[in-house]
Amino acid sequence: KPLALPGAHVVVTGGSSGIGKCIAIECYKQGAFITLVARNEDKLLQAKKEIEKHSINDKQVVLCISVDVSQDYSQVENVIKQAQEKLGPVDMLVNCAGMSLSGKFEDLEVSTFERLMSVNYLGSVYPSRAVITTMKERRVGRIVFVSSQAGQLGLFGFTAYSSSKFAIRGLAEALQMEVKPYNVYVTVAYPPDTDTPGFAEENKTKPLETRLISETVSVCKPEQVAKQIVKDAIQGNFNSSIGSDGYMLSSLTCGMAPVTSITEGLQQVVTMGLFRTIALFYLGSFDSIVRRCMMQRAKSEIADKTA
Ligand SMILES: NC(=O)C1=CN([C@@H]2O[C@H](COP(=O)(O)OP(=O)(O)OC[C@H]3O[C@@H](n4cnc5c(N)ncnc54)[C@H](OP(=O)(O)O)[C@@H]3O)[C@@H](O)[C@H]2O)C=CC1
Ligand SMILES: CCCCCCCCCCCCCCCC(=O)[C@@H](N)CO
Repeated sequence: KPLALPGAHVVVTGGSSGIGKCIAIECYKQGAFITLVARNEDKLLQAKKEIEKHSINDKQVVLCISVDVSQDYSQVENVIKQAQEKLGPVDMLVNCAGMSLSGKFEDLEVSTFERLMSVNYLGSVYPSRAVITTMKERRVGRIVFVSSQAGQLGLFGFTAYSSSKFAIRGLAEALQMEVKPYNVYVTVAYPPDTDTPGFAEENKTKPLETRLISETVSVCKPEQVAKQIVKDAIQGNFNSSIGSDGYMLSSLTCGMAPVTSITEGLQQVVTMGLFRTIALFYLGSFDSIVRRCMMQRAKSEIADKTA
């Protein structure tokens, strides 16, 4: 039942940086053939070199493809075809290309909502749409979506980002129900803040409130997140989370998500009430952070005026 990675073809979008690159390395270490998909060719080549250092046999290949996953479906379909011609049918697709922009609702450009929805959501639909038919025909496959803890709860500053990550969950649940009889398994990962180039970029414009609330959960290493995601994908687990807060959040927000084992279902049933109780305290503390920041700003405005 677990997917055998040795000799498998794994496609990683966003594979040239951060979590995606670490997922590619993790799969390569286990004997997979890799296709990296991202836009910037220099970063792709750099990542390819880094991944190739971890080879376990001399047949392994890392293929690089430069394409924007969010723009044009036929373009994405074409590059996936090219990759399949070179490395065989895709056994596992990891949709990791994505980006984050934060700010108060009224401060975010309308175009930011469009951009995040097209990169984070449509950028996961297109590659998945391009591989699913072959996976169903072969009765083999794994599709991984990288959402976020911010795809499990909405928080200050993430009106555009959270919604694009929530959308992925709906897509994944519906798709899993369709493809399960064909032995194709869908995994949704909900990483916490993770130390990547993308995270550093995001922090340049993050509102104070968002930062303070996010600091409830500590920052993870991308290698650790990648290890967990690959493990869950191989197993065919629908849910992939990290740490005790990740565990609590996933249990609490399980909703109508499919279960992978009886144990998982039982744990959700038993822990739900307790985790909701804990969550209420978190929500209270988030609201007080937001209120404190508002009062602080009002105070410094008055100070500015009198000065
Ligand atoms: N880091 C974090 O704190 C967390 C991240 N996540 C999610 O994990 C994923 C990876 O994040 P992270 O590793 O931090 O990101 P990075 O910014 O470090 O890497 C993003 C990768 O995606 C590629 N990419 C971005 N846009 C596109 C596009 N339109 N078409 C093709 N490729 C694209 C980038 O390459 P290029 O720019 O060359 O195209 C790069 O390879 C994202 O979906 C993010 O939302 C979730 C939770 C926490
Ligand atoms: C029982 C209840 C437990 C509650 C725990 C609550 C924790 C809330 C913290 C949310 C942090 C959001 C991280 C977003 C990361 C991300 O996607 C960006 N870094 C993207 O780059």
